[in-house]
Amino acid sequence: MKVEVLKNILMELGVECARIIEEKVDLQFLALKNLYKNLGDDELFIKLVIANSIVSYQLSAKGEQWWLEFSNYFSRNYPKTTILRSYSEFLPKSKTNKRLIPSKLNRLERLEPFLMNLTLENFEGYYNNMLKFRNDLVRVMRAKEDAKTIVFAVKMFGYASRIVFKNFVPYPIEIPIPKDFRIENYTKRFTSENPVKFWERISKDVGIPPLHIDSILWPVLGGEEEVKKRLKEHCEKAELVLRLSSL
Ligand SMILES: Nc1nc2[nH]c(O)nc2c(=O)[nH]1
Repeated sequence: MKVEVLKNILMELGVECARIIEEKVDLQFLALKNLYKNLGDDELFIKLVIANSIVSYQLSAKGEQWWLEFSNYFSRNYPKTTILRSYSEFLPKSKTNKRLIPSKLNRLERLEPFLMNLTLENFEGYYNNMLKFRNDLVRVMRAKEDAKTIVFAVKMFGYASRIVFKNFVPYPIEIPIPKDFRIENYTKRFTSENPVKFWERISKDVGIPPLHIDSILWPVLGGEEEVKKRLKEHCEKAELVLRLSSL
């Protein structure tokens, strides 16, 4: 059965392979590393990554292109005042995130007071307790626990913290997969069940947290040649990952 093949491949890949894909293959991680190097401000870097995740929906291009645009923009335009002000200049000029700008700015207005009170030390605490980070974000944003932008913000916060604190903390098993277009469509190949529920079960069966399953699937499902090239270069189990994408 197809679901059994999926589970067997995921078990063979494990969190170790997810980590390689995150750090060496996912173009979003590379975009973050580029911004980190150019910005030279650890605390602001993490805040920008969280803010950017919160407005990462209804994109006008692939997610990879949006994160590259974000990285290039803030590498050249250091936020001089508030994050909200910076985005009210950035979003109207963006080529890859053009829709629903007023709603996205409203979300940042809600987020900014929370971010303003956080130091690098607080972020280190949150990195070691990403469930608390998710729960605090849910409260501040008045969102659902499994809302796409919330769980996605945890994923990107994990990437940013890994770059800043230079250690790997696995994502908590309790945090669901971000239900975007790619994941929703891929899930339909296996079930008509709610994708969040489906991946929650698969995650428990194979012992890989849903956010790491997302990291294995999401880059390769985007169909970018650069991703396939990097996968073959860095991951010795590349063929298994490609098999997953064609199930
Ligand atoms: N499930 C995911 N959705 C995403 N959207 C976006 O811009 N990046 C991602 C991602 O990594 N996973």
